[in-house]
Amino acid sequence: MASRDEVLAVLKQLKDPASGSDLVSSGMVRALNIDGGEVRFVLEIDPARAAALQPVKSEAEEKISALDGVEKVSVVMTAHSAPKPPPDLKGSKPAEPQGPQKIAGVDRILAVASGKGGVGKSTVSANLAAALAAEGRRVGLLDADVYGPSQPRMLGVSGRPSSPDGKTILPMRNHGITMMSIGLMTREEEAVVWRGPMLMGALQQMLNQVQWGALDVLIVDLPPGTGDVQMTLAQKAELTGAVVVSTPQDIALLDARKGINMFEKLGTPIVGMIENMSTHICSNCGHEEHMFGHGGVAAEAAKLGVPLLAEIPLSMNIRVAADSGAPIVVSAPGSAQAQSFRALAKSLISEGHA
Ligand SMILES: Nc1ncnc2c1ncn2[C@@H]1O[C@H](COP(=O)(O)OP(=O)(O)OP(=O)(O)O)[C@@H](O)[C@H]1O
Repeated sequence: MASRDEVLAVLKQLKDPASGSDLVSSGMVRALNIDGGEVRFVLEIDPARAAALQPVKSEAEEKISALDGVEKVSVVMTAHSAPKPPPDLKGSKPAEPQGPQKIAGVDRILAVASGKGGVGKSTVSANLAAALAAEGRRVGLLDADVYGPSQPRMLGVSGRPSSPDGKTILPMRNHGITMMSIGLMTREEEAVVWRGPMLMGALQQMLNQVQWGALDVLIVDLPPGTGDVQMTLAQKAELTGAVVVSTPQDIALLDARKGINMFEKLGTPIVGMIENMSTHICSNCGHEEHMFGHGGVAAEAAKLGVPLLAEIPLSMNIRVAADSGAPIVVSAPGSAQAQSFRALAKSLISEGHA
């Protein structure tokens, strides 16, 4: 029985007269099969050249037949496989967009997450948005915290967003931030029990039906934990990354770790961690104390291999400002607390995240 290599060696000696390259290198030889004494293969050719290639085919048959152990040679010439016609789209429904999508006009989407509630995720989101606006960035803030939307209060926005055409929703604007909150879509006194599909619908509506306009970055203030909103956001929107806020306390850190794991599973890059309520400086005596410990987030970030982006102090002024509708970055821009948010914004911009 002839070996495959012997047959190929013969075919390599034969040239395609048009290109000058041998039959094997030119890719004409297909489906070579050696079965006992029988050698079979296909010569894939341009049908217009069938007559010109006939002598080459005969020579191949002759030379392979001369090999030891070959009793029969079958060579079939076939045309190039015809290119497939384009799919007929007429009448068929357009395909549902798959996977994460960009929002028209929005360059980056940065999710602000926390594993645990009450660690200051909304405060950080509002101040970060204000600090980015102060750097001249076109910033949007989407308050997706369905369980406790606090951005209307923190940014001093009220009223219901309008929808002049009944299809798109006009966002609100304050402190240089374009904002939309799930809290503005429900009545304040109305307790909303969001169920899966309804919640997903509301989130998608806020991503796609709100006229965000041209934005350098859209910050999404997520609800705490690892639930449907986080999943839907990561699956539907192309996220630049997620920032995880935590206090230095062990329990908050444990939850932050779960949050980071979730984003990693969803394929969302972790931009870094922020330690909030890092250290407390007494407004009376200036004494510094660590109410929730200090440095825990830095250690955790190092352990997880993600950057520590900022350490924000626990300060009454931050809370008072947030409660009054003007984040500290806006109400006391010269304060040390405002400066820590400004530094955070600058570093995110310089890294290309915002
Ligand atoms: N660095 C800080 N110094 C002082 N108070 C703060 C600080 N960060 C947040 N707070 C206060 O802590 C409370 C909870 O903060 P915030 O609402 O931002 O947390 P959250 O993580 O978004 O909470 P939730 O999960 O309930 O939405 C608010 O009253 C806020 O003003």
